[in-house]
Amino acid sequence: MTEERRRAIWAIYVWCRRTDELVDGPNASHITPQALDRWERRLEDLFAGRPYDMLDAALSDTITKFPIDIQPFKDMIDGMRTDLKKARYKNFDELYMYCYYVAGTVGLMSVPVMGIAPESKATAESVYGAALALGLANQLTNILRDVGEDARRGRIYLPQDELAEAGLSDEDIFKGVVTEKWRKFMKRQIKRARMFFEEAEQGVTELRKESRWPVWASMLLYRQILDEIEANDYNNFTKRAYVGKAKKVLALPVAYGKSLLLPYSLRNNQT
Ligand SMILES: Nc1ncnc2c1ncn2[C@@H]1O[C@H](COP(=O)(O)OP(=O)(O)OP(=O)(O)O)[C@@H](O)[C@H]1O
Ligand SMILES: CC(C)=CCC/C(C)=C/CC/C(C)=C/CC/C(C)=C/COP(=O)(O)OP(=O)(O)O
Ligand SMILES: [Mn+2]
Repeated sequence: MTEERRRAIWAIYVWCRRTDELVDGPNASHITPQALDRWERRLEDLFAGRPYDMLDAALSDTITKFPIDIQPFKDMIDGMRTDLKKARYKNFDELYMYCYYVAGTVGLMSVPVMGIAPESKATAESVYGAALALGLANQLTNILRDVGEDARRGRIYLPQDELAEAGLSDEDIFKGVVTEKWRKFMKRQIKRARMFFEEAEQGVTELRKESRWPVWASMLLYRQILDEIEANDYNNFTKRAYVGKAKKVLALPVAYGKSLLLPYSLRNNQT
């Protein structure tokens, strides 16, 4: 990306990282809903050009340079409020909402910085939709990779109704034994995550040329985690799915090649 855009994405990353650390970091047990209220007021202040510290200032600066909306930031804080109270998700609708709050929002924050290509004929809605889908796909992948690690912290993000349909219970997840039932359940979850990656693909082509490479690269890298879960024979209880160096390096030229593609909205035989 251009230097200016790179710095802006950095500022957004830092704010999200700090928001996540409030509820997941070493001091999380001291974080109350009031602390999140204060964090939200601080967000409003930095959007009004009154940053509290130098990391806030990086985001204040970003906001003067790019047309970024405060709503996805507020939504992410709301997501953290839910995370403080909620440890189970009844069905995919509930999980979808959680993924929107903690990851779909990141996609929405990023689009104004990355920019839609001036030649693109796509609607802004469709590009934001794709960005949302990429955030969702990443978060679903993250959840599928971290099943064991999350269970050891008492957390199960998987849809309870789908677990029950597969004949699985929370106990099975805490036990962490890969069975035929588990493989079948995981196949369905991986398939859904891949659908969100596919939904995001067209949108990447509509971004400004200079912004496409990093987005393709991160997408290709992150979606390979799903392949690694398969390669581990669905043992995401005790093995962390990990994309090796060689595969990572190979993804970069592939991503570069994809960044040269014509925007989807300019292709004549669209379906
Ligand atoms: N330098 C990086 N470049 C590309 N992707 C990265 C980089 N660092 C981290 N990631 C990806 O972004 C995600 C979020 O990063 P984070 O630092 O939280 O790591 P993590 O391994 O997910 O840790 P945890 O789940 O314990 O918070 C990670 O899952 C990782 O795969
Ligand atoms: C596709 C278009 C048009 C634009 C791109 C829009 C972008 C950049 C979308 C990506 C959004 C993104 C990076 C979401 C992050 C989701 C994610 C995997 C978060 C996981 O972070 P962790 O800190 O590992 O979470 P846990 O702490 O829960 O493990
Ligand atoms: Mn993390």
